[in-house]
Amino acid sequence: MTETALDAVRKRITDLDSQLLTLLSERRQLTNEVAETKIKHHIPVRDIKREEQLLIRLIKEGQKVNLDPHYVTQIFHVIIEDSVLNQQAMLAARANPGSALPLNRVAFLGDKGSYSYLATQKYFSRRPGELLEIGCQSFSEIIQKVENSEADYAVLPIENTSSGSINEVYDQLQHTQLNIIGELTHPIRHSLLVAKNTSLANIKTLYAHPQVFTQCSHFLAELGNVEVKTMDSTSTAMLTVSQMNRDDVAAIGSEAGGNLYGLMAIKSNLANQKENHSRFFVVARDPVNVPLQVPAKTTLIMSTVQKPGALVEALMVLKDNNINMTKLESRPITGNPWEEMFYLDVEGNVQDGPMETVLARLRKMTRYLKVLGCYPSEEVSPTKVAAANALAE
Ligand SMILES: O=C(O)C(=O)C[C@]1(C(=O)O)C=C[C@@H](O)C=C1
Repeated sequence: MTETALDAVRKRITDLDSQLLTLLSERRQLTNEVAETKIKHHIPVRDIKREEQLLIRLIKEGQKVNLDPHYVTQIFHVIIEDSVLNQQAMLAARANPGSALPLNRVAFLGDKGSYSYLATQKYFSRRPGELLEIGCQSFSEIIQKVENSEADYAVLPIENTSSGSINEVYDQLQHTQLNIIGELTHPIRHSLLVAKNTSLANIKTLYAHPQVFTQCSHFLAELGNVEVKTMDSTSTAMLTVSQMNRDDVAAIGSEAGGNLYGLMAIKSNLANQKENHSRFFVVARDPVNVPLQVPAKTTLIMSTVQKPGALVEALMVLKDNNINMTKLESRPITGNPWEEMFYLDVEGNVQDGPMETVLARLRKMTRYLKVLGCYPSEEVSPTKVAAANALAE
């Protein structure tokens, strides 16, 4: 292909990409109209059957024009996820008119480029109002900022698919009056970031947050003689390496974050698990009202009475009321050896009948119960069976 021919094809690709953006924007506009109808007629946001039919049809149509089912499924998962999250944000904003702020002051761990920073940007991109990022050095500082009204929201990492729960955050949530008002899951893709053109063999010192080292333990074990230095956040690690400007030091962080510090990635996908995601809670001083049309989750903590089977009995209350539990975590109670505090995430809305029954019954049978928050569920995975069904036909 000559250079002019290449230019001509690239021009057509550029035009097509612009058309795709226009179509995506039009589609989003239409789903906003759907949301208005749903608000008016009290129809649930999710319609799994419609999503499944839509995916099956698209997979079949895609095959006719040589697009493989996996590709089509991936693209439309992203599109539907965006559609559902936007609609949920619209409904939540309507149900909480007082909560729309012209400026959202958000406290998070680290500085520009940290995973919490990227998660904060993602969550607030769907919300009205400007964003003011307030980087903090510790979880307690983040919580205090919101408690003292120096910030409106806090974004706190709560668990990671590789390293598990972040206990310090759970402990902080137990002792604050703040409420969980949202959740989000953000992919964590660790890369080896350097300031100067170099190779892995030259690296003598590595800087990263301790959670990151845990998540990349297999990669570290293979490294041999490299000194590992823990930093209080990913952004501090990236800033340190950027300032040192040497070819024998590296930080572990996201490529997008590293770019903000002029760092480049010389190796990617360092996490033990390929699917490495972190889940964050968004917390605020006041609880939110989650409309019943939006799938909701409730997070609570409780300690059961000390008798055999007490936890099982408490969990049976959920089963009896058809409430699904998505997470159960136990933490020791300081000062009370052998006693445990349980953290639960359940699919349900505190304003809905079955959840009200569950909470009333649990309050009677536990020693302590606190609802940390009820918030729209952001675990939106359009049905995965659609692709399989379409292919099987
Ligand atoms: O058709 C609807 O009800 C929509 O809200 C639109 C849409 C989509 O984006 O296609 C989104 C969410 C529903 O679960 C189903 C489909």
